[in-house]
Amino acid sequence: MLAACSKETKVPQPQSTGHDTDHFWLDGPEPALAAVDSRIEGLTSGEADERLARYGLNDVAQERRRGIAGKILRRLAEPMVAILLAAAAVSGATGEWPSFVIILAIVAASIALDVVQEHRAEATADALKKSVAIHADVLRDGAVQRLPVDQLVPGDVVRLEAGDLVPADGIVLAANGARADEALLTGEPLPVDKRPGPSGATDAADATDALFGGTGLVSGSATMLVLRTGAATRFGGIATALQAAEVPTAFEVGLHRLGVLIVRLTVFLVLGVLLAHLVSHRPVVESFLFAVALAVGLTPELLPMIVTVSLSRGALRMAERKVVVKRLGAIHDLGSMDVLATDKTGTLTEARIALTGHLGVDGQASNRVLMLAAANAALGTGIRSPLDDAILAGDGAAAAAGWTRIADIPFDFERRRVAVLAERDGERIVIVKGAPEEVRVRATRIELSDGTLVPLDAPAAARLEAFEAARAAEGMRLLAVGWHPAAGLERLDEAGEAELVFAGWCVFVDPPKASAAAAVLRLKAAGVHVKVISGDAAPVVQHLVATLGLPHHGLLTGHEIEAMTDSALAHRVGSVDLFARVSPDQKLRIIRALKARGHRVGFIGDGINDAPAIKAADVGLSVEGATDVARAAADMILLAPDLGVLADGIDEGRRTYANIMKYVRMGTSSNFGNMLSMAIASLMIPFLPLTPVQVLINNLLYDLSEVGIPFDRADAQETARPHGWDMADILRFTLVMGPLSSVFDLLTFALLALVFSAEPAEFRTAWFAESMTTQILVIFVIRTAAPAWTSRPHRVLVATSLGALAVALLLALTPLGAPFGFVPLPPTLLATLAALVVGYLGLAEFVKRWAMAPPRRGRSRMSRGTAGHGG
Ligand SMILES: Nc1ncnc2c1ncn2[C@@H]1O[C@H](COP(=O)(O)OP(=O)(O)OP(=O)(O)O)[C@@H](O)[C@H]1O
Ligand SMILES: [Mg+2]
Repeated sequence: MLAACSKETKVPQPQSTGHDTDHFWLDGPEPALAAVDSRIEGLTSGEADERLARYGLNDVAQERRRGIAGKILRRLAEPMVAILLAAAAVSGATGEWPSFVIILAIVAASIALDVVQEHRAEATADALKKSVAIHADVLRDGAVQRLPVDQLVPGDVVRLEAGDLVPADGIVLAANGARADEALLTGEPLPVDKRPGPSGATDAADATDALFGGTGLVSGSATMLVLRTGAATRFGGIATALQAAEVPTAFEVGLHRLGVLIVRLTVFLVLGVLLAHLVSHRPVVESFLFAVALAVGLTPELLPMIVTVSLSRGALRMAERKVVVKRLGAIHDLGSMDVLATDKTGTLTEARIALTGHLGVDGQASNRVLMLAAANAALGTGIRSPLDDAILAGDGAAAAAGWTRIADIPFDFERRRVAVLAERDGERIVIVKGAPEEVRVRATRIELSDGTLVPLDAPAAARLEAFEAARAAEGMRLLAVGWHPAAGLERLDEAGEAELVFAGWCVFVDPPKASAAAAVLRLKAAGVHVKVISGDAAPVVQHLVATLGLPHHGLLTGHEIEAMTDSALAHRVGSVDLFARVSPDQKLRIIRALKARGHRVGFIGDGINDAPAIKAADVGLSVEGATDVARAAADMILLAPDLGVLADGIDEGRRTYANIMKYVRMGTSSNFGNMLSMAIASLMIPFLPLTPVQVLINNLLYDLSEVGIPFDRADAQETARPHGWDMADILRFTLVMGPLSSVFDLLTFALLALVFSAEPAEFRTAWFAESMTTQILVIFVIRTAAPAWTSRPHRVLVATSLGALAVALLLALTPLGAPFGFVPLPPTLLATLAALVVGYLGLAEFVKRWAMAPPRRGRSRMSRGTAGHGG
C-alpha cells in the first residue's frame, strides 16, 4: 500500500516522458525498486516478457526509419513530382488522356523504382548493423544473462563494467570506483563519479546516482536498476550512441550542391522555353507539358537512390570481407581517407599477451613481485586488462591466494595504474601496479632480494630507469609493482599511493602480428599513410614498428604533447608517425590536429581510451571484441582485427565513389546535353522535337538503363588513390563532353530537317531513336577512363542498359510505338542514324581522354596534405 502510494506521489510513472521534471533518481534505491516492482535480484523472465510487451523494445532507432508508406509520401511531396501531378491534372482537364496516363505511370514507376531500391538497401544495412548489436549483463531469474540491449525493460537489474555502454536510464544500486563519461549529456569532458543515492540533485548533470542511456562507464563497475527504456530515456539512449552522428561529408555536400545547381538551371531553362513558346504563340497546354517534360528529363532524380544503393551494395560487399558498416556515408570517408591512425595492441600485435618474467630490482626472478602483482591483478575491480589476465594465467593465481580486498582504486588511462588495499594473515598493505614511471615517482624506497629496504636515491632511480629502457627497447612491455604497509587503513585514495616501496617489474610479450606489415604496405600503396598512437611506452612502440619493418618517422610522447598548443600540435602531426604514452584526451587531440591539416583521418582502436578518438575521426573504426563504448563510437566494425581487411574496405569505398561519379557524369554531360539541345531545337523548328509524352518515355527508359550502375566494377586506376569531391573535375568533364553531344544533336536536327525534310512524326521518331541510343550507350564509354574495350562492365549494368535500349528501339521502330506517335522510318534515314550513333560514340571515346582522368584526379588537396611525409 505504501509502495503504491509513493508510486503515485513521489516516483514518476515508468516511461513518463516529461523530461524536465523527470527526476527519476530522487528517491534512492529502495523506493525506486518498489516503484518499478522489482528486486535486487532482478526480474523473472515472465515479468520481463510481460513488460517488453507493455513498454516495447529498448530502442528508438526503429521509429526513425520511415516505413514504405512514409517514403512514398515523402516523394509525393517533392516539387518535381508535384509539378508532374499538376501536369497530369492539366492533361486530364484538357482531354489529353494519353499524356495523363503516361505522366501518372511515370510518377508511379519512378517512385516505385526509387522506394523499392532504397528500402531494400536500408533493410540490408540494418540487418548488418544488428549483427554488431550491443549486449548487456542482466539479472533474470536470479542469474546473469547476456541479452541484446533492446530486450531491457524497466525493473531490470544490470551489471556494468568499465567499457560498457549504459543501456537505458536508471539509478545506481551499487558501485565501485564507477565513473561515467557523460559528455554526450552535459558536455563535461571529464568522467563523473557514480555511486548509490539519493544524491538529492535537481539537475541531471549533478545526479551522481543516476545513469543515462547512451553514456559510457569508463572505469570501475556498477549495478544499475533500469527505470526508463527506449523513447522514454533522456536522449533516445542507446540509439543516439549507436547512430554515429550523420554529419554530411565533403562528398555529400558537393553532391548536394551539384543537385541544387542542376535544379536551378532546369528551372531557368524550362521557364525560358515556356516563355519563348508562349511569345511565339505556340499552343499553351502543349508548351506547358513540353516544358514540364524537359524539367523531368533534366532533374537528376535518381541521384539519391543511386547513392543509397551504391552505398548499401558497398556495405554488403564489405560485410563479405568482414567489415560491418554502421554509418553508410562512412564508406565514402573510408575511400577518401589518406591517414589511418591505429592503436597498437590487437591491430599491430596479436593481442596474445604473456607474462615472461617477474623481476626484483636486481633484475632476477622474484616470487614476491609475482605475489604482489597477482594480488593486485586479482583484487582490482573495473576494467579487466589482458595484462591482468596474463599475470593470473600461470603461477599467478596461486600466488594471489589468501589475499582479500579492503578497497581499491581501479585502473584508468589517465592514472595508468591500479591500487588495492589488501590483507592476508593480518598483514594489511597497499599494492600499486602500473606504468613504471607512475610507480617510480611514488616510491621512496626499494626492496632488495633479501627483503631489506633501502632509500630510492637518484643513482638507484637512474639504474631502474635504465633497466626499464633496456627491456622496452627489446619490445617487452613492463608493469612496475610497489607497496607499503597500511595497518589500520580502511579506505584508499590517491594519498594512499605515496611513499611506496619499489618491488620490481612484471615483463610481458605480445607478439607482432605477421600480417600487419603486409597490410600497412598495402595501405601505403593505396595512398593511405599509417600512424601509430599508443598508450604504451615509446621504446616498446618503436621496437614494434621496427620489427614489423613499417615505415616510420618521428615520435611524439604524451608528455611533449601536453606542453603543446593545438596549433603547435597541428604543425607537428603531419611529419610524425609514432605517438607513445598518450592519454585518451591526447589521442583525440592528435586526430583533431590531423583533421585540421586537411587530412581525411581514420582511427582504429578497441579500448575505452580509444572511444573519443574513434568518434572524432572521419572514419571511426573498431573491432568485434572491443569494449562497447569503442564499438558504439565507431562507424565501422572489423569482424576480423586485421588491417588487410581494411585495405579491401578502402577499395570498396573508392568503388562506390567511382560508380556515383559515373552517374554524375552521365547526368551532367549526355542527359543534360540532350535536353538542352531539345530546348534549343524546339525554338528553331516550327514543331516540338518530341511530344511531351515522348520526352517522358525517353526519360523513364534512360533512368531504367542506369539502375545497374551501382553494381558496376571500377577500374584499378580509379581506386588506386584516395579521392575527394572535386568540382573542377566534374566541370571539365561537362565542358568537354556536353558540347560534343550538342554538336551531334544539332547535326542530327539539321540532317533531319534539311536533308530528309522529315515530317514532325518522322522527325520525332528518328530523334527519339537516336537520342536514346547515344544516351544509353555512352555509359560504356565514360564508365572508364581507359579505352572502353579494355574494361569489362558488370553484367547487371549491361542488362539494364541493353534492356532499356531494346524497349526504346521496339517502341520507336516497330508498330508497338504507334500509340505514342512513332512512325516507320525509311531505311536510308535509319542507316544515317546508325552512322551518327557510331560516329558519336567513337568521338566520345576519343575525346574522353581530355575530359577524364589525368592520373592525379582529385589528388590536389591530398597531395598537399601529405607533403610532410616526403613520399
Ligand atoms: N591492468 C593494468 N594495471 C596497471 N597498469 C596498466 C594496466 N593496464 C595498462 N596499464 C598501464 O597503462 C598503459 C596504457 O594502457 P594500454 O597500453 O592498454 O594503452 P593503449 O593506448 O590502449 O595501448 P595500445 O596502443 O597498446 O592498445 C600501459 O602501457 C600500462 O603501463
Ligand atoms: Mg589499446
